[in-house]
Amino acid sequence: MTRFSETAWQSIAPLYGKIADLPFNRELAAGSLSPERFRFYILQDSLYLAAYARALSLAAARAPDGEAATIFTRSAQGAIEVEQALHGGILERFGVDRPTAEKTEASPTCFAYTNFLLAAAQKESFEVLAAAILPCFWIYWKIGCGISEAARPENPYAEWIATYSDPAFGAATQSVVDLCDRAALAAGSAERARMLTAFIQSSRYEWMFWDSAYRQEGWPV
Ligand SMILES: Cc1ncc(CO)c(N)n1
Repeated sequence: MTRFSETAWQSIAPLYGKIADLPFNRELAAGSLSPERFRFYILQDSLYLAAYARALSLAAARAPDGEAATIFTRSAQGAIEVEQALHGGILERFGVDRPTAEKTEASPTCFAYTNFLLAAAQKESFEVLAAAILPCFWIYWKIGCGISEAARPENPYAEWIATYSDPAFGAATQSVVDLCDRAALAAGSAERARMLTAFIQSSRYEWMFWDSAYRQEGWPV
């Protein structure tokens, strides 16, 4: 049987191409992205990472074995550390103080994506939850590596680029790919189909997250 991860990646290949081609990511790689847009992104991403870390902890709590529990526990800790370290430093450097950061409200896209993940953590099977989480790793790893190859060392966003092209992040990504493949092997075809739907849905939200940051999306009312 074809590995779940292979089927899943094939099903989002055109969408991945669109993500890599987004103005946000092309300008990030070129170093020409406006600081306002990056600041908006980092503020929204802090909110995202806090919710994402909760979804990862819930995945750890629901994991069928110690190996899966360890992967998600470590990932939850990693998400919190990125949120605190990278975001703490970057926000300051881009001129955002703590009170401003704390007042920031989630954009419609950030709100929808985080609630999608947290809803999956509460009401979907562990397998579907893992598949919903997978694009958060996999797409960031691929985008991080792609941008890292294209970017020059003096790129103003080098720290962000280094975080997501770090081989340790690659290893974490691979462990979640393998975990999803194992989960899919044990799942029936209906469950596999639900996993694929969740994987695609998160991937669409990844596109929307970068697009919404570029547009500095707010609530229409
Ligand atoms: C929106 C989003 N998806 C994935 C990651 C990777 O952790 C991130 N930092 N932000």
